Amino acid sequence: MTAPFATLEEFRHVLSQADGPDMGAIAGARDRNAQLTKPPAALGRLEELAIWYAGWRGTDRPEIANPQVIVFAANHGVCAQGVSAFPPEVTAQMVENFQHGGAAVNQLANTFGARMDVHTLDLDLPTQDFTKAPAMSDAEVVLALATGWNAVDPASDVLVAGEMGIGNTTSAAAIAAALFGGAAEDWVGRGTGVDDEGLARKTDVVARGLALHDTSDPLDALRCLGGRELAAMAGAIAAARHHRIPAILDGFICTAAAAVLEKTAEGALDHTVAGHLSDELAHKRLLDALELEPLLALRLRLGEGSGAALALGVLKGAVACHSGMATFAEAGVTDS
Ligand SMILES: O=C(O)c1ccc[n+]([C@@H]2O[C@H](COP(=O)([O-])O)[C@@H](O)[C@H]2O)c1
Ligand SMILES: Cc1cc2nc[nH]c2cc1C
Repeated sequence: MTAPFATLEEFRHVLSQADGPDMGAIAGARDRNAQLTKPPAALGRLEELAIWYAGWRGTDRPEIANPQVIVFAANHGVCAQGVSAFPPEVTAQMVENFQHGGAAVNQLANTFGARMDVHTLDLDLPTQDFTKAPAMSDAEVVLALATGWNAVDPASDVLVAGEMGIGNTTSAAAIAAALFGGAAEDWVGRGTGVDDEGLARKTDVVARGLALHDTSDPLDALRCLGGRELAAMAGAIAAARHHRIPAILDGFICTAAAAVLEKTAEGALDHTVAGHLSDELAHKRLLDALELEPLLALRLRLGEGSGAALALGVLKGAVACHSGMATFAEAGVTDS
C-alpha cells in the first residue's frame, strides 16, 4: 500500500482526518462484557482492553488472528559524540540476528503468534549529528514516515512497532524534551548502559540539540532530532490508525516517536495502548505526559518491540476471554 502523503504537510493532514472508534461496537462489547460468567469487573483492566479493541475493530466480538511485529532499524550521526555503550555497527549486526531469528523479539513474536518483519532504513547513511545540523531533511523524514506506513499489513489486526538503532535513546530524549519541555537531564537515561561520564555527555548533547533547532512544531522535532527508525515507527502507528488496527507501544524510543503524533493531532494515539514501562528512566515521565498507563512493568530496557510483544500476550488473553467466554444464560450460571 502506498502512503497517502508526499510532504510533511500532507502527513499532518492525514493525521487530522483520522476517524474515531466504532461507538456501536463499543456499546455492543460493553453489553456482552456485562453478561459474561464472572463477577462484574472481575477481569479488571482486561475488560477495558477488550472493549477498546472491539471499538477499533468494529465488532463486539473480535478476534486476534494476525498480529504483526515490525522492527525498524537505523543509524544515528549523534553516535559520534560518544552517547552509547555500544558502537553503531551493532545496529546492522542485530538486524542480521533478527533475520536469523536469534533476538529476544523473535522469540516473543513466535510465542504470541505474531508475524515479524524487519525494515532497515539506510543503515549505511546515518542521520546527521543533531548537535551540528538537522538530523534529516524534509524529504528524508517523509521517506522514513512512508516506509513505516507502507510496512503495515492492512490485513493484520494488532501492530507492534519496534526499533533497533544504537544511539536512539539520545534522539528519543531530545524529542521528548522538545515536545514536553523540561531540562535535558529530565529526559536522558543510560540507554544500553552508559557510565556516569557517558550520561553527562549525553545530557550535554541533548541540551545542545535543543538549543540549536527550532522544534516548536512536533514534526520538526522529529526531523531535526529524530532518527529514521523513529519516523518509521510514527508512520506505522499512523497507518495502523488509518486501517483501524490497534497498536501496542513499546519502550522509551517507541513512545517518543508516538508522542510526535499525539502532539501533532490530539487523539492520534487513541488506537494505542502502552505495552510496558521501560527501565529507561524517563519512560515513566513520558507515559505520564501522555496519560498512558503501561500494561506491564518488568524492568525491560531492550527495545526491538520486546515489551509490546509481551503485552500482545495480555491483549490476546483479554480478547479471548471477551469473545470466547460463555454468558450467564448460555452456561446456566445464576446471575446476581
Ligand atoms: O525500549 C527502550 O525503552 C530501550 C531502552 C534502552 C535501550 N534500548 C535499545 O538500545 C538501543 C539504544 O540505546 P543507546 O544507549 O545506544 O541509545 C536501541 O537499539 C534500543 O532498541 C531500548
Ligand atoms: C546487543 C543489543 C541488542 C539490542 N536490541 C535492541 N537494542 C539493542 C542494543 C544492543 C547493544
